[in-house]
Amino acid sequence: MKVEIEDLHVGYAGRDVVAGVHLVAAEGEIAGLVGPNGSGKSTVLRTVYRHLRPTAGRVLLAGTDIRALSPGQTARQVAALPQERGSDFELTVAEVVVMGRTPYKRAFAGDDLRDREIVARSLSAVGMARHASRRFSALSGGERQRILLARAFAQEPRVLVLDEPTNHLDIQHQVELLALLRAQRRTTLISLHDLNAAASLCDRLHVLHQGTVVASGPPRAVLTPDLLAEVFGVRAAVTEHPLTGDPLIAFDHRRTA
Ligand SMILES: Nc1ncnc2c1ncn2[C@@H]1O[C@H](COP(=O)(O)OP(=O)(O)OP(=O)(O)O)[C@@H](O)[C@H]1O
Repeated sequence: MKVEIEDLHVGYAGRDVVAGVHLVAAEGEIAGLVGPNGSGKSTVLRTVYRHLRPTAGRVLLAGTDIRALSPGQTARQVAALPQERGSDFELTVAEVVVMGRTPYKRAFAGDDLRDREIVARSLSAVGMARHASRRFSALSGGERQRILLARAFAQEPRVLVLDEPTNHLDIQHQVELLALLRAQRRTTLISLHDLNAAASLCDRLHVLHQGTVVASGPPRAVLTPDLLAEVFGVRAAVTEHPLTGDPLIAFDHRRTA
């Protein structure tokens, strides 16, 4: 499902922190949002999953303004892994994941066989199948993250919105997550701080700086040493990954730009 963000203005307590953002994620495309701390990545994503309401501009899902959709209709199309990840659920892992099925249920309906199958499948997709009966609050940060991702998968959305999903994950689980997202071929909006991961995963990158998009395009075209210096304030060489051929950014960890 295509996502279009048109001239988006949005912020907090009457002050816009994102102003005039245009961004398109084509059907099946993985669109990466990158940018320094505070550049507005989470704010844009929160607008797509309707946690925030634009002060101007709009978000279209397959051509329809999300404000024309009911909360249930939105939840059947868009699932999010927000940056605020609760740890206080006194629920089991399976109970957290089955919450992803709520948009498909009538009031007071229980879980049916299909719900249970989808929960099992979503848990195995994130490598947590053996943990279904554990208490969510007793899991590590990375494990909780994978469970919340499983909940988003269980929602069977047409669009996935992931805010820093690799946060807390060890390198193996980061690689597995990226492989899983690539294999899904689902429209995905994802914010990432790891620019090498973004370069390897995303079809297109959108670089945010002070609330606007300053560059958009395929990773190879966008991630130039000049852009890395101007937007991120770092010195870096961009080469080719010897194993994958993806762009590989080698940062100078000794001094800034
Ligand atoms: N809940 C909030 N209330 C008020 N201001 C906020 C809130 N969340 C974010 N902001 C402000 O909005 C601006 C953009 O923040 P946002 O979280 O969208 O940036 P980000 O690019 O996701 O940053 P990071 O990389 O640090 O996660 C920042 O100046 C931030 O301080």
